[in-house]
Amino acid sequence: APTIRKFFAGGVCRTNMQLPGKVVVITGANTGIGKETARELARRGARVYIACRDVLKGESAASEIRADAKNSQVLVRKLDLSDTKSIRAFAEGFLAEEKQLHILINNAGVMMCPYSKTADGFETHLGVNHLGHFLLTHLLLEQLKKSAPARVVNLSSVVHHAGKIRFHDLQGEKYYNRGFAYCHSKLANVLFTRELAKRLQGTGVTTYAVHPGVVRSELVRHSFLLCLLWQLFSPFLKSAREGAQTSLHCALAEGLEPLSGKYFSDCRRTCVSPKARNNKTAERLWTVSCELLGIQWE
Ligand SMILES: NC(=O)c1ccc[n+]([C@@H]2O[C@H](COP(=O)([O-])OP(=O)(O)OC[C@H]3O[C@@H](n4cnc5c(N)ncnc54)[C@H](O)[C@@H]3O)[C@@H](O)[C@H]2O)c1
Repeated sequence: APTIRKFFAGGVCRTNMQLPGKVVVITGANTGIGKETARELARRGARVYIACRDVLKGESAASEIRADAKNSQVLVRKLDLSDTKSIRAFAEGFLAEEKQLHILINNAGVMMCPYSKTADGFETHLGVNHLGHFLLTHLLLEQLKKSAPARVVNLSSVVHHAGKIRFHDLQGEKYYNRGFAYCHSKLANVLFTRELAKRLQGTGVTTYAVHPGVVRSELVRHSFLLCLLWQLFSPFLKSAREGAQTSLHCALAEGLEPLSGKYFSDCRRTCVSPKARNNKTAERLWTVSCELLGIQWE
């Protein structure tokens, strides 16, 4: 068991980088991997914005982090990625109160929920995991560029290997399987990272996709079977703190800039699926995402 445990727990962010004066936004940071990522960045002195749906839950996480990290600069702001109005309101508020943004961590996610639609009529996995973060990044990008060097970290998953971008049925209206819907959205995260890196060349803003490992968290809440499996294998799964290590590595490690657009697991660059290396799909997904959101992003 200890050997299996070690295998699952791999990868530690080793940089000592401190972050006084740096500003960080993390989505869905009131629980799980995002909360532990926020805690570590607060410990290093950053001003950390916890962007979450439920401000009360966010406040309870923030007060725990403030005490633990001895950093009063942990702030909570409302963000619901399943509603573009909420995303725009968050961005507007943030840009009004902050002049800089050094690290954006697109961490929030939903997994295996029954077929449902966001406020804007997008299938929920695609809408929250991909389109929501796509729009958020778009709205915050000028701020990131002004603050360069800056980084965008996108939480994907190893299950992107099972994902496909089915442009004829992007939102599962013809065929919906909630497991695959999650995989497709996680593939979209890798393709977004790839295309974003291309477009950001020379700006000083770099971007990385992350598989955090198999982590004990509330993510599996929509699947009885996964809840059971997670319980059963719980001793072998990563803790949320261990799961935060690769996000932290991509946000902080020195000299990572030449690897912008790449995918990381256990704090190391890792291979992506052949579908995730397809530049044509990445470009088309970008265009279609802009069309769905009604934005222009050259
Ligand atoms: N846990 C794992 O094993 C695992 C494996 C691979 C990838 N991931 C990815 O890691 C990320 C973090 O997951 P986690 O394991 O910490 O799960 P989690 O459920 O603890 O955290 C996800 C967070 O996203 C938030 N969220 C969901 N919908 C939202 C919305 N509409 N608007 C704003 N916030 C929303 C939730 O409230 C929660 O705080 C996710 O993107 C997930 O896909 C997790």
